[in-house]
Amino acid sequence: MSKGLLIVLSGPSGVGKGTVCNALRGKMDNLVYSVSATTRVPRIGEENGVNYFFKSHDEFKYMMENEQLLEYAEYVGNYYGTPRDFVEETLQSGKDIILEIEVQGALKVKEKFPEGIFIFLLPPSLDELKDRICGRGTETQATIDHRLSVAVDEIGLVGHYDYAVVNDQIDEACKRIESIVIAEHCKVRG
Ligand SMILES: Nc1nc2c(ncn2[C@@H]2O[C@H](COP(=O)(O)OP(=O)(O)O)[C@@H](O)[C@H]2O)c(=O)[nH]1
Ligand SMILES: Nc1ncnc2c1ncn2[C@@H]1O[C@H](COP(=O)(O)OP(=O)(O)O)[C@@H](O)[C@H]1O
Repeated sequence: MSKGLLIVLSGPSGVGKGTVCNALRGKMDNLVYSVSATTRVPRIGEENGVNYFFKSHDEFKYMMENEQLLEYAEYVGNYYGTPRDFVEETLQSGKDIILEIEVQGALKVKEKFPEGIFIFLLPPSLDELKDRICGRGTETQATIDHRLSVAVDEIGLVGHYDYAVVNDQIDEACKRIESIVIAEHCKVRG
């Protein structure tokens, strides 16, 4: 059996990564979502083990020091990391896995998995990004401002990615990502 594809989806806070990933989960049978560990406090409605594995700083440090994380990064005051075993086991089983992670982590994954597919989700405009992150209502004004200033730097790194997908309409963005994955499965690899 051939190994699955490792897909990385990045994009600024509020662009719609979580929304698009949820929509893809219902459409792509062979696609598994990597659940990250984080020290961030859960938002209302988020479930441990579904959205994230919510960890204390000590628990996260233990995972870091015991090489349980494929990559990790600090983002706007919290740590986020990808549990390694789950990614490797999923790929071995022939399923595709999608990692929804920020840019520093994505670049570390690229060093380890240069064959991965790196997709950057872009907002239609910075004003629309601001409206989405404010409209979600999960962050304080200070956190929104911090995330928006990070967003500008993140968007500047789009050149490190293989594909850029604008999330104008959720269905359209999903279709583009599905098409990328289908094409990558058809690719002749050396
Ligand atoms: N490097 C890395 N980044 C992650 C991981 N999990 C989530 N992130 C990213 O961390 C950033 C903040 O995530 P979150 O607090 O959920 O905010 P959101 O992007 O506004 O939904 C986002 O860019 C996520 O994609 C991970 O395991 N590793
Ligand atoms: N294509 C879209 N058009 C309009 N609103 C969207 C779109 N995609 C996502 N949203 C909304 O934007 C907000 C941020 O989306 P979310 O998935 O939480 O972003 P992220 O995970 O990238 O931080 C949510 O309120 C979501 O419903």
